[in-house]
Amino acid sequence: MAQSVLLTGAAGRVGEAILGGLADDHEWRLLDRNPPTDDQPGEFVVADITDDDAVREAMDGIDVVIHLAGDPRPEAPWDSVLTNNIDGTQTVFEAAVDAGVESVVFASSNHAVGNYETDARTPELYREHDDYLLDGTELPRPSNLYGVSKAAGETLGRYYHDEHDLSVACVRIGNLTEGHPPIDYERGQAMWLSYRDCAHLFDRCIRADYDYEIVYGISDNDRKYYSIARAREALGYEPQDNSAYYDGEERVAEPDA
Ligand SMILES: NC(=O)C1=CN([C@@H]2O[C@H](COP(=O)(O)OP(=O)(O)OC[C@H]3O[C@@H](n4cnc5c(N)ncnc54)[C@H](O)[C@@H]3O)[C@@H](O)[C@H]2O)C=CC1
Ligand SMILES: O=C1O[C@H](COP(=O)(O)O)[C@@H](O)[C@H](O)[C@H]1O
Repeated sequence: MAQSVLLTGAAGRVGEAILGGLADDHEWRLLDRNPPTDDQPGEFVVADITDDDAVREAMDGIDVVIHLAGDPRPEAPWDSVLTNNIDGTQTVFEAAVDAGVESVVFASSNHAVGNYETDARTPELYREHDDYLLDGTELPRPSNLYGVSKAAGETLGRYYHDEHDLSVACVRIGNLTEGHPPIDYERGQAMWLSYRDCAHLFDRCIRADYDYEIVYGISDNDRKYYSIARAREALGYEPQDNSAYYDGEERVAEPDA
C-alpha cells in the first residue's frame, strides 16, 4: 500500500536514488533547504530541519519519515554537524513523535563505525578472502566528527523508540555511487550501494514492521565487511547488485538466474 512519506534532504544524492526508484510508489512530501532543480513528485517544502515550526508543519498527515538532510561530509566541522546533523535530527524525531508518525528511517553512515578499520585489519578487510564482518550490534567507533554525529542520531532514534514507541530504522549507508562501483577504491567497492539497491532498501524501510533496527546499507558485494543479514531478516532487503560484477565502469558478469 502506498504510504505518505516525508523525505528530508530530498534534493541530494540519496534522495535522487530513492525518488529515481520509488517516485510512483508512495505519496511524497519532499523537504530540503535547497529548492528543486527539476520536476519532483508530490509537494516540495523549502525549509531547514532546524526550523522547528516548519518541520512540524511538514509532518502533518505523514506515515513515514525518511530523514536524509544533514551535512554528509566526512570532514565536516563540529559546528556544522552539531547544528545540521544532531540538533536537526532531534528536531525531526521530536516533531515525528508529536505528529503521530509511525516510523522514522535515519540515514546513518559507515563513518559511525569507521574506526573498526584499524591499521592491523586493513587493507585485508576490504578483500573477499577476509571474513571480518560488522553486523550492526557493535558499538559505534566513529572515524571523524561527522561519524560522531551519525552515532548520535542512532542514539536519538533509540531514545525516541524506547521512550515514545516510535519505529526507527537506522541505515548505515556505505558508498552510494551511480552506475558502477567506485573505481580504484577497494574500501568503496566493499561498501558500494547501487542506486537501485538504495531505492529498494528504503522502500523496505517504508513498508516493513520493526521496532528499532540498525542495518548496513550496501549492495550484496562479494568483498563486503558489513553484514546485510539483519537488513534481509528485519526488512526483507533483497539486493540485486554486487561490485564484483564490474570491471571498472563495465558490468562483466550477471548473477546466477
Ligand atoms: N551518499 C552517500 O554515500 C552517503 C550518505 N549518507 C547520509 O545520507 C544523507 C544524504 O546524503 P547525500 O544525499 O549524499 O548528501 P547531499 O549533500 O547530496 O544531500 C543532502 C541534502 O540535505 C540538504 N540539507 C543539508 N542540511 C540541511 C538542513 N539543515 N535543512 C534542510 N536540508 C538540509 C542539502 O541541501 C542536500 O540537498 C546524509 O545524511 C548523509 O550523511 C550516509 C552514508 C553514505
Ligand atoms: O557517509 C558518507 O560516506 C560516503 C562514503 O565514505 P568515503 O569515506 O568512502 O567517501 C561518502 O562518500 C559520503 O559523502 C558520506 O556522507
